[in-house]
Amino acid sequence: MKIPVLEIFGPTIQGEGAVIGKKTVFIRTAGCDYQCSWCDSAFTWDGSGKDDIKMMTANEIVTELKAIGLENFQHVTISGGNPALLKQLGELIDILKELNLRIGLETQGTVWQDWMLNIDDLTISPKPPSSGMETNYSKLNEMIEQLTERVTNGHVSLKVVIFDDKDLNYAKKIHTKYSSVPFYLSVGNEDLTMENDVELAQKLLQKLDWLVGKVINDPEFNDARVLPQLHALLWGNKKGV
Ligand SMILES: C[S@@+](CC[C@H](N)C(=O)[O-])C[C@H]1O[C@@H](n2cnc3c(N)ncnc32)[C@H](O)[C@@H]1O
Ligand SMILES: Nc1nc2[nH]cc(C(=O)O)c2c(=O)[nH]1
Ligand code: SF4
Ligand SMILES: [Mg+2]
Repeated sequence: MKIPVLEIFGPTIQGEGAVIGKKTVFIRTAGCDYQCSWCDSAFTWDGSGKDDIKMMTANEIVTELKAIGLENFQHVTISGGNPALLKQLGELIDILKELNLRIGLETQGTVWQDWMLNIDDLTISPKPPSSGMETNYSKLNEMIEQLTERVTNGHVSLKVVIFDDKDLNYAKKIHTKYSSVPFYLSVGNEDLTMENDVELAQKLLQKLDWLVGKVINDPEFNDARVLPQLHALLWGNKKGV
């Protein structure tokens, strides 16, 4: 089965979550089971990117990685869309492992795949109320339960994007429910069409300051970490970075 790919880009740095700052190459798959109101990658599911989708075999993807130069990176991040919709990613993940690449993957926690047990840095990012999406807790529970050993070994984290106080309450609920999973709060970017990078960075830093203030003053977040999207601070809303 081929894989619907929208972008392969990098090396860049992972801009979000537990692996922030790590040099990595991104593979972005097409298709999502959600439609978050503030999705910064809506072209993966809203039809606007459909002409750019390439149906690729695992080997064709590896050929592209080799063209980037395997000596230039040791980490690959698979994102989307929701890559967890693609059972066939298992083959690619096996090949990447054989090439001694470390693998990160971003998903929202709605669909389980057995290959998740082979992901080195799995980020599960359940969606808060501002997204307009409804969390299916039975799916999320099931996923986190199947990953118990992976959590123990440091391969899994939770990341909730925050836009407002309601999102913070949601984040608290998630963090409390899954207290053994490393927990990240990530600043939401609401200015997805802003072209002025300096102005955007200023706004995002203000939101980061607001979020840090909330965490500092709330004992329920004593074990949480707060981060901006580092790539948005550096490069604004640019695609493919
Ligand atoms: C584009 S999503 C793709 C992976 C998967 N569908 C998910 O949502 O986890 C990658 C990450 O970007 C985050 N994200 C999307 N839009 C964002 C925005 N406007 N501001 C901050 N983070 C955002 C998501 O929450 C997720 O953690
Ligand atoms: N640099 C960089 N870091 C990221 N972390 C998560 C991303 C994503 O869109 O999944 C992303 C992205 O698109 N670029
Ligand atoms: S789940 Fe991820 S890719 Fe899908 S709409 Fe939400 S942020 Fe975008
Ligand atoms: Mg992104």
